Amino acid sequence: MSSNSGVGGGIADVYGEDSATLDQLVTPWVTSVASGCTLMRDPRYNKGLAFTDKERDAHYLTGLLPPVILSQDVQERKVMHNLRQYTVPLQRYMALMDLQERNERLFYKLLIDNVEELLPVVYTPTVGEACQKYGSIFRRPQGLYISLKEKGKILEVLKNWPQRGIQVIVVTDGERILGLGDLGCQGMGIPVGKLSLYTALGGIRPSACLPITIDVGTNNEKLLNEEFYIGLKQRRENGEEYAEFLHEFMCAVKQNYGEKVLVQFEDFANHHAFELLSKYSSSHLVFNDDIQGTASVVLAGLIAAQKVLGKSLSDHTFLFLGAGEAGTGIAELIALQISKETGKSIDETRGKIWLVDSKGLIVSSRKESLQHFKQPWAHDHEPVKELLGAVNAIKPTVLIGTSGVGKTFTKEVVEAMATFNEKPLILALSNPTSQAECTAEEAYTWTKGRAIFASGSPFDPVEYDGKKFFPGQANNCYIFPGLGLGLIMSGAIRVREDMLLAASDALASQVTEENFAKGLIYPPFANIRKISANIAASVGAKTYELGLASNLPRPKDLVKMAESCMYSPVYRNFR
Ligand SMILES: O=C([O-])CC(=O)C(=O)O
Ligand SMILES: [Mg+2]
Repeated sequence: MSSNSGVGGGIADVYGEDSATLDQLVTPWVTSVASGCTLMRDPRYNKGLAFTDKERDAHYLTGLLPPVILSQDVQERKVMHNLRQYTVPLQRYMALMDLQERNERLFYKLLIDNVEELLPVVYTPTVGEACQKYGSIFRRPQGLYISLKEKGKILEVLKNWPQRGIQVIVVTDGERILGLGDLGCQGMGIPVGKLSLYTALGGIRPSACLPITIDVGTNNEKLLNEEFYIGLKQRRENGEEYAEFLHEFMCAVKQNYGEKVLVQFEDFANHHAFELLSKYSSSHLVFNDDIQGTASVVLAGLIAAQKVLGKSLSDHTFLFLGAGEAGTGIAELIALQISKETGKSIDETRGKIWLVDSKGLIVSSRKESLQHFKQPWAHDHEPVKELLGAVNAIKPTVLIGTSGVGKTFTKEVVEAMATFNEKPLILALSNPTSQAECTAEEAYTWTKGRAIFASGSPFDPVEYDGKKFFPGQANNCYIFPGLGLGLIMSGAIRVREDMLLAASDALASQVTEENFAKGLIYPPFANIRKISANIAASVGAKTYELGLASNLPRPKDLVKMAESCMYSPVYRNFR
């Protein structure tokens, strides 16, 4: 794609229709007014029984609906009632996806008004199971599939997507879906789920969201042999071939949607995640949710926890189990924050942060054989093979699990944390629930109610010794919707670490005394839209300060600005 090819991209002539030469193909777009069945079958406009008489009359719907007219509130109560009849989480997931396909505004109204109840259905943990069984439960496609078969024509595939003004893309290649491993093309559930949170939690218009799954094959033998698998039945393409394919994708995205479309990399395997982020962060508006979003949410929890513990960040010693995207991403952001707070160099602040991977504590003697993203964490220490040994040797005040392997914070490990900490901070971040390093109940019981605990997937409150404990959910969904909104409303063209720090600060500052009193280091999700607006404002302010904002002049009140651009799922009236 040479710059003088005539397919211009950019803002004015996004689809190259004006500048295309005669031998270049353009798409014959048309627009028309929907009515009758067509209107009812369009999830963006369908209101079901809520169409008024006037609308039924004007849009040729009379007779196609029974006479009753219901309000959106009544519809909401009805669907919630029906959902609650399902006891199997996957059935709730399927019912919600059907609703999204049938009546988008009702779907988002439900999600916004019942966020604490429905988050575990459209998101972790249920979305994990949905991805594992995606082939069997597949009814109608969601999102855009770009497989190796489309090599050389990715731009054309992007043009097949019906919506034009895309602002956020969440893309995965399915190689590391949550802590469940390689689910290939069936990873699509993740971008779809993440983007429904962009809308429900961050207020981005649904039509501006584009979920994409890149299918370069899968190494999951079970899926390769499965009758209902939806992806390419071949092993993963890697190396040069993979890099070229992803490069074509990244170029096509910029060409089709311009400079300001946000691309969120999600659930790529370590090797590709770090590479893609460093390769494209200087030319595209990109961030990696698993490296940077998770880092920002954990840092927020740690900043908030200072109030409960009466300690500053630099007083802590951190130990991670898991040295992949999440582990090293969090570690880097903590080191950066401490460096900003204390004026010490990053090299120095890294010294109190230790990581354990599958081979044991990361120490200097292992440096030669370590992948590059682990090397900064190889400190001087004798080798230690097991987590328990590392805990006893390092005596961390904060223990963070990011390995994607469940049940690894054993009774011995958690009890050890409780022997040298009055209030051990324990974060079991791996998703979904089956991969959590320990449960909330285990954390509270094994520390005799002294732990401050948060997890990536939700746990119910726990009763221990007559007292109720409320576990927090340290999940990147606190961050990415607000971060995305802040980037979009300011017209950001690049993501910088300072914006992640701004997001962490904004989130931490919204934990109230009442939350702290319950042992929480995160605010409840019930207020998430307000929280997202504050995060967006804080990220937006940093974007302007760094000179990376293109929506000028800078609005005075960024919180107001954020709130005013948030999507509302309330039905619109049709003329
Ligand atoms: O999706 C989630 O719940 C958090 C996340 O990014 C992951 O576990 O990969
Ligand atoms: Mg993820």
